[in-house]
Amino acid sequence: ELWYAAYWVVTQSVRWSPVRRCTFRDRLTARYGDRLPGVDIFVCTADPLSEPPSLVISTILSVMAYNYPAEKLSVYLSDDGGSVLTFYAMWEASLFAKHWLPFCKRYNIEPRSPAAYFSESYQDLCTPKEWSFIKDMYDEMTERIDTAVISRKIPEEIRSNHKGFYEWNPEITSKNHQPIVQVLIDGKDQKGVDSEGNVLPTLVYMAREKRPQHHHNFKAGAMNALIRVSSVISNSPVIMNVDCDMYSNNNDTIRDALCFFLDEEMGHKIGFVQYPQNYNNMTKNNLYGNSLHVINEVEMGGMDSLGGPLYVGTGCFHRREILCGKRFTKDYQEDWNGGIKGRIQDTSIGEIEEKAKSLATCTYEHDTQWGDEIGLKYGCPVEDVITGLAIHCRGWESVYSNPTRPAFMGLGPTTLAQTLLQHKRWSEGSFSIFLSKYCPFLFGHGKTNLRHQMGYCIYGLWAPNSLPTLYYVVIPSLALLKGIPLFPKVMIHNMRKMSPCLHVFSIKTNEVFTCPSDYESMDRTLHICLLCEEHVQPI
Ligand SMILES: O=c1ccn([C@@H]2O[C@H](COP(=O)(O)OP(=O)(O)O[C@H]3O[C@H](CO)[C@@H](O)[C@H](O)[C@H]3O)[C@@H](O)[C@H]2O)c(=O)[nH]1
Ligand SMILES: [Mn+2]
Repeated sequence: ELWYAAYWVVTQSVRWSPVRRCTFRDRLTARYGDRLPGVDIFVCTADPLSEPPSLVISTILSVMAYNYPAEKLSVYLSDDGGSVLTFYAMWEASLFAKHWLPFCKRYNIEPRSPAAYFSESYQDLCTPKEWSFIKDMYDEMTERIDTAVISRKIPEEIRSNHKGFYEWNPEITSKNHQPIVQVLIDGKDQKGVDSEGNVLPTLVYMAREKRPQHHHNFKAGAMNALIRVSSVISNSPVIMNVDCDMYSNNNDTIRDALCFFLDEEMGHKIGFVQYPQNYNNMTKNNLYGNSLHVINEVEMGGMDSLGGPLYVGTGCFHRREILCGKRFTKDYQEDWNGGIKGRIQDTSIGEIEEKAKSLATCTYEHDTQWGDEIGLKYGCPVEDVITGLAIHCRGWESVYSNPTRPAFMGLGPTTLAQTLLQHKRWSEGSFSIFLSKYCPFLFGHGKTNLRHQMGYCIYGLWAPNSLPTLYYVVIPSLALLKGIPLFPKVMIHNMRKMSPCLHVFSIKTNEVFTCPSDYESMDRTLHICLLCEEHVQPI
């Protein structure tokens, strides 16, 4: 009970003053018009078997279709599986996008992930003929991709369509291959247009170099490689990242996030804007509590009032500079016009790809600050949380945005086994942060306020919290079964002696009884006090 009392105090830090934010996107458009900044979107995938390429490209297509000027948007996929099957799916997606994007924009459909959109029945925004035309095209594409994944090969005639396929040879495995960077759609190229002649977002496939003797640092390593690769292709000042199983469910999310970054009063303090992780595959009655309701609806909003929510690894917008280690200063001004606009004369896309590959090698980060002061931090299963904490400690704030229509939808665990695995990883990771030099109380000391540090610790203490919980579940039940009283009797009698006005309780009839200290004079026909097992009388 002492533990619970202490943990309660820690949790109250974030429950005291939650905030809920709302944005005015139309005003952003009115004020900034076409002066909005460029945005780079990073999607990570790691394994074509557990993360099917046909689903990965649905996420890709959903973020390509944002309601945002296409020439300012670049989408990057990091494939840690280094799989030609994923590359093939991306190539198919680059062709399908030419029809999907104009379709989405013409009828303003939601959600813009084709898998999610077509899983719902026909919506009468467009004619049934157009709907079936696009749906057939999509179904045929997914069938081709799924067939390739099952047979694990790409048809020969397709290989000749894109030079990228020649990067793969029979010796390549997911753990041993050269860096691969392929620009599938070059938004700055005259030919990068959709079926109606509109510009398409830039689309890039990257598989960083993998060698058995080099540690690859999981998703953080992939994200850092993407930061460098994108810096020579688009170099946009804003970076958004999503996991490949989290599609965009709201086509205005970029504008929503920019409302915070471009805010005249507080925008210059904001390092990142975090969106909740929402899932669309939850079991009936949310059996294992996987919808993260308390975190999404209470705790993240509470953290927001204390200095900012945690960075949880997906559905987050960062400023590039801040992700790269910049410290906050009061006179900080971001140059929103940054980024690579046109193509520097005489540089072909081939040369840019070669340059990008040299940034995605295993040895590039040796003897540099990458993984420590620059980019996402390495060496922890929940690298995103310490990365966010470091950003807060460098003086930046963050913002939690939770619009009514969820910004992202993903696949959460549904079975007990998946849930246990997920929670074990999260609680283990957060506890190891708590015990490391990144313990919020030590690392954040003097840099963030105490309540903010306590907020971070809610998750750090999840793992030790399991012990008293287990005790509470097991011991009282056993005691009840054995008929052993839970509270020592002698204590209650002592307390009775101290206080004249004792146990007040109600029974079924709603009559209130007291158990007076001078029970000698009590009417013996009345009820018995449940706590001290003495007779009581009505008041
Ligand atoms: O070596 C790796 C391992 C994973 N991933 C990608 O990282 C993402 C997250 O991995 P996943 O196995 O799905 O972990 P989850 O537990 O579902 O992820 C949650 O928890 C992680 C740790 O806090 C965060 O990084 C994630 O964003 C958050 O969604 C996925 O897109 C993976 O494809 C890589 O790119 N490379
Ligand atoms: Mn996941």
